[in-house]
Amino acid sequence: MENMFRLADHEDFFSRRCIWVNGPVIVGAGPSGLATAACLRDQGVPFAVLEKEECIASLWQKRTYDRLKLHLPKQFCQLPKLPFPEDFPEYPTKKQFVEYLESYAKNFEINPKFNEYVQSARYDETSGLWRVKTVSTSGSNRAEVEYICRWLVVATGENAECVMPEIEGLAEFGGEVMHACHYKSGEKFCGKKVLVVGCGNSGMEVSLDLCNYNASPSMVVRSSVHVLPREIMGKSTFELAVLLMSWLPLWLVDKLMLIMAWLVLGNTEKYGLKRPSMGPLTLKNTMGKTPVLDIGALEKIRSGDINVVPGIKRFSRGQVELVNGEILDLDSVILATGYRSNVPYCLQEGEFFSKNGFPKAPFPNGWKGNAGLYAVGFTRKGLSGASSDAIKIAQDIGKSSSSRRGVKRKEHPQKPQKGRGTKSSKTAHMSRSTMAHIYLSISTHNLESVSSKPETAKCRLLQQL
Ligand SMILES: Cc1cc2nc3c(=O)[nH]c(=O)nc-3n(C[C@H](O)[C@H](O)[C@H](O)COP(=O)(O)OP(=O)(O)OC[C@H]3O[C@@H](n4cnc5c(N)ncnc54)[C@H](O)[C@@H]3O)c2cc1C
Ligand SMILES: NC(=O)C1=CN([C@@H]2O[C@H](COP(=O)(O)OP(=O)(O)OC[C@H]3O[C@@H](n4cnc5c(N)ncnc54)[C@H](OP(=O)(O)O)[C@@H]3O)[C@@H](O)[C@H]2O)C=CC1
Ligand SMILES: O=C(O)C(=O)Cc1c[nH]c2ccccc12
Repeated sequence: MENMFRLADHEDFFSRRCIWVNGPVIVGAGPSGLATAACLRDQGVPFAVLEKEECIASLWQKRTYDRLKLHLPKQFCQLPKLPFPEDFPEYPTKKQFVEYLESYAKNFEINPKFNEYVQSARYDETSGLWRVKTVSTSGSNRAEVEYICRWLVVATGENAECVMPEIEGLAEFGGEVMHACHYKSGEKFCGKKVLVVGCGNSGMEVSLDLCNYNASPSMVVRSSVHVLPREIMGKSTFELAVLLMSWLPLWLVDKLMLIMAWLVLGNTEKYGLKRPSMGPLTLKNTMGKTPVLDIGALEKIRSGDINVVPGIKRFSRGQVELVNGEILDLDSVILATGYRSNVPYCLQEGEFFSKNGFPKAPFPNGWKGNAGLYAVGFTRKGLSGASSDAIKIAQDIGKSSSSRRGVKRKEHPQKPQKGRGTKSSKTAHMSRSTMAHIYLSISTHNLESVSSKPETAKCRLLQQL
């Protein structure tokens, strides 16, 4: 039977449903959120996953181009406790990766609450609980819900928002301007002159895709970039770097990487691709800037099919003026200018996360904050970083939840049995101290609303999940 209380909230009691989650709330159903949920399921800890879109892995399903493939070998991209199918290629396609994530969610019985945009999350000192407010992103009516929980896992990703730079004259340009996250394929750009702004992995791969559809891309390189071959003599460059890093200091691995890149690719600076003064892995570790793992763009740059240009001075109608004074006629502009975290917009907290929406503590310490707050997938180490966070978070929550409940954790088999997860989580009980906390905060807010008629309740406290 559902354990139902009336809960009053001092400000918006009449407009919002309140839902008690007997475990952590995970914000985001991308790879990070799914990995954390799977590890929690394995520990027998109930949870709720809130996702603003109507599907899992929205970045992969809705904000990436058709021909995208993972650019690290598959063993570095699989999530905990369920490897990729054996017949997957070394670099799975986006479709295969999404299929894997779908089966991952199914396997661990992860059923996110879709169309729930977390607009704010804050810790309530009085009750010692997190208050997570969502607004429904489906339909026209603005349904708001408040989730109340003991633990909050932020899994909204490093790529939650597109960076749209303000460039002089862009509003007057007149042609199509889109961020790389809306680019699907070069098909509609056939025969068109396209300016690709940015030369990270997105800028390079979008430029390559445009070439493959007989468009004419010019790619803006305003500062510098490390281009490495994806493979060196048939071996993954990334894998080689990981191997070397277990024996050698980072600076030396960087030097070796650059020598190998030079042997395979030649001097890339003569094509306008100046290298940063910091080595590629040091730059990734300290600034989060990912080196380009080349899958063919460099060949197109060499052949002149991709025209490398310096920074932008200003746009005007159908044209761009570059910092060297050159003027290009253009049909379209694709902003491959990167992404940012959205944590500052939805989390009311200033201790653990810094202003840029990443945890203040660098890897490997950025996964755990105070008062039951966790972050997964902010390591700037791609999917393997997310997996390592997820394992640690689930272990930590598992420990504190079993000690609060006074139970010994049971080992669970890898594959959940049918119905097991949902059943156990539905019947999981709240600790007495948590109940007391909630009851206290309810009674201090509005005792009147704790009525005996559940069907007329404006705000419900459900012991669910
Ligand atoms: C084009 C591209 C290719 C990449 N390729 C690789 C690769 O090959 N290998 C690798 O290791 N890494 C790669 N990465 C790095 C990337 O960060 C990971 O692949 C991965 O998607 C990160 O997972 P995540 O769950 O942390 O974030 P995301 O995948 O971004 O998922 C976050 C989820 O949270 C949801 N969300 C956000 N805000 C809210 C909110 N307020 N309320 C509710 N829900 C919210 C989003 O809708 C989304 O579904 C790539 C990144 C990009 C952009
Ligand atoms: N196949 C794959 O797996 C792929 C993976 N990815 C990953 O996705 C993540 C995001 O990559 P990406 O989207 O390329 O973003 P990045 O942040 O890596 O790159 C952004 C680029 O835009 C440039 N830029 C930003 N603002 C401006 C401006 N106003 N004028 C000119 N240039 C500008 C930056 O230049 P500057 O350096 O000077 O700031 C940089 O070159 C990375 O981790 C990447 O590895 C992306 C695509 C494919
Ligand atoms: O693709 C990404 O964005 C990643 O973060 C994957 C990644 C982690 N460490 C790296 C080092 C070099 C190239 C890619 C990565």
